[in-house]
Amino acid sequence: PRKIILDCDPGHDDAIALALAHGSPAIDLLAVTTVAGNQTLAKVTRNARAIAATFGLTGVPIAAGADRPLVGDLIVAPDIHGETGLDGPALAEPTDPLDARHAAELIIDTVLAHQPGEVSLVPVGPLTNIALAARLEPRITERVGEVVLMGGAVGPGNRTPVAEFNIWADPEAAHIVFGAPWRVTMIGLDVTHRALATPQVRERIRALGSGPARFVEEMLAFYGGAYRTHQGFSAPPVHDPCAVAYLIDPTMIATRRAPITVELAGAATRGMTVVDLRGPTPAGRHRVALDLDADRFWDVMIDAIARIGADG
Ligand SMILES: Nc1ccc([C@@H]2N[C@H](CO)[C@@H](O)[C@H]2O)cc1
Ligand SMILES: [Ca+2]
Repeated sequence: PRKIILDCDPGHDDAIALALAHGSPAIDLLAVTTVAGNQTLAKVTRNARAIAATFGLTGVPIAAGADRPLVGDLIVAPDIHGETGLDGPALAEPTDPLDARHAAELIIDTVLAHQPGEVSLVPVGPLTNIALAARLEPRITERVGEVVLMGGAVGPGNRTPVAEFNIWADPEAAHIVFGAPWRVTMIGLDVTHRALATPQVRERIRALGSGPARFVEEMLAFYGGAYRTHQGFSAPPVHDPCAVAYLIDPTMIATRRAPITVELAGAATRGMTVVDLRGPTPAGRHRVALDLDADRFWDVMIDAIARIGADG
């Protein structure tokens, strides 16, 4: 199985990414770290611990990280995720204690405790913790297998016409992450907007009949309503599990090598990922995701939820 660290800001789709990482036999989830983004650090950390308890995820360290972006103020996303950051389902009481380390320290300790290339980072929130870890211990930028992040877009954004929320929330952190020596694969909105929790998908989840399945369904009920109201989607896209799915089966997502630059200074374009798809494929380490096999994605996703339900 692929060993990963999931850095997240739960967040309904972050919770579904946790379900996929925990339930999939192809993933060995070594650690979970939280970052302010969808909601404040306190709220997303509380949510991560409650989600872990609901899914029977124990013995995996959870550490809180940055409570704001590197530069500027924290701007949360209550319209989609609600005041708690996980509106909808009742939240279980956390079981495991919070790890005492900062997220950046847990990331560094975990990567250095494994062989080079063994551990991959899967950030699905603003990239503040990943940037801090790279600056605190630059050796991890040569030791991490790959960074597979949910963020950015080749085409239109969601937080602004051209910027996706995770990058927009901390563009300087994204600039650091894309500029470090590690291999980065960007799973952006072009792909995640195809991972739609349609009524047919939600019926398959409901039919599993387990506690975790009910929890996912209750999350999708709120998340789907918020997406319909605020973004006019008939079915909500679950962005974050797409990044985990890429590590489970890379053939599920079509990628190509492309230079990626983060806009820091544009008045109208700050937080935009500028992806250069022109001309012959360049050299370099960045890859951008361009297409998703949605049927395959949901098969893997629903199988993972079923496996949690069987154990948890
Ligand atoms: N409108 C909206 C804002 C933020 C997010 C969160 N940011 C990323 C998608 O932009 C995902 O990680 C998701 O958790 C999703 C929708
Ligand atoms: Ca997220």
